[in-house]
Amino acid sequence: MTATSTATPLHALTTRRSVKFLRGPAPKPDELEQILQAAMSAPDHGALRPWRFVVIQGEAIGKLADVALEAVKRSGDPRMTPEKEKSVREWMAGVPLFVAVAQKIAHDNTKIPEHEQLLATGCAVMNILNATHMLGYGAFWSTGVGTYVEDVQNALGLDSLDYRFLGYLAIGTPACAVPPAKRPDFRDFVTEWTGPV
Ligand SMILES: Cc1cc2nc3c(=O)[nH]c(=O)nc-3n(C[C@H](O)[C@H](O)[C@H](O)COP(=O)(O)O)c2cc1C
Repeated sequence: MTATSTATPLHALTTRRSVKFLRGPAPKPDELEQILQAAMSAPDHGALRPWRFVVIQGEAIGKLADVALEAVKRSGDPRMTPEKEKSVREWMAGVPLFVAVAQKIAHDNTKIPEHEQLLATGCAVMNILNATHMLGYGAFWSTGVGTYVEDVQNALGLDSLDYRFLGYLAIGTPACAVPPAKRPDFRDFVTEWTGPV
């Protein structure tokens, strides 16, 4: 896979868009290493390194679908209808790589507010999404598939006493052509402060 829409780094940032429907190939092992290494450059107050990632690929994706969907059904979530289960299974079966995301809870930390650690983890994910795009792949952050069902994160080795589970990054090759995303004008979100009112 070659980078296609990333003529300059800034162009890469402004052309990234989420791609939900993916297929193989996934990033090659050396590309996945680059993608995950990019996460390590996230801003991080106190150098707590709160981000954790669990790579799920190959046959493990089917096992994840089984574990997560059974847990969601056990939890009694009425949204998990047979039709929904079928569509989630179909979606997951097409995705060649998932990266589960978690924030490690720093029990002994009294200095850095918890929300700053969450933000650092989000920044690490942003680096993953951008690096994935820069390498010519697609990615999608999802908090479906049992993200908020405790049994699921426990099954992934992310004990809920020690980790806040933040969902999955689906990564692969876009299953179909992806048109550019329409983005808002930054002026609608920015003001300039020139002194006290
Ligand atoms: C933490 C987080 C969780 C998300 N979970 C879902 C999800 O479960 N389902 C969904 O359709 N979109 C979800 N999204 C939104 C998509 O990942 C994506 O950002 C959105 O479709 C907009 O696309 P864009 O990134 O190209 O702007 C989530 C986004 C974030 C930041």
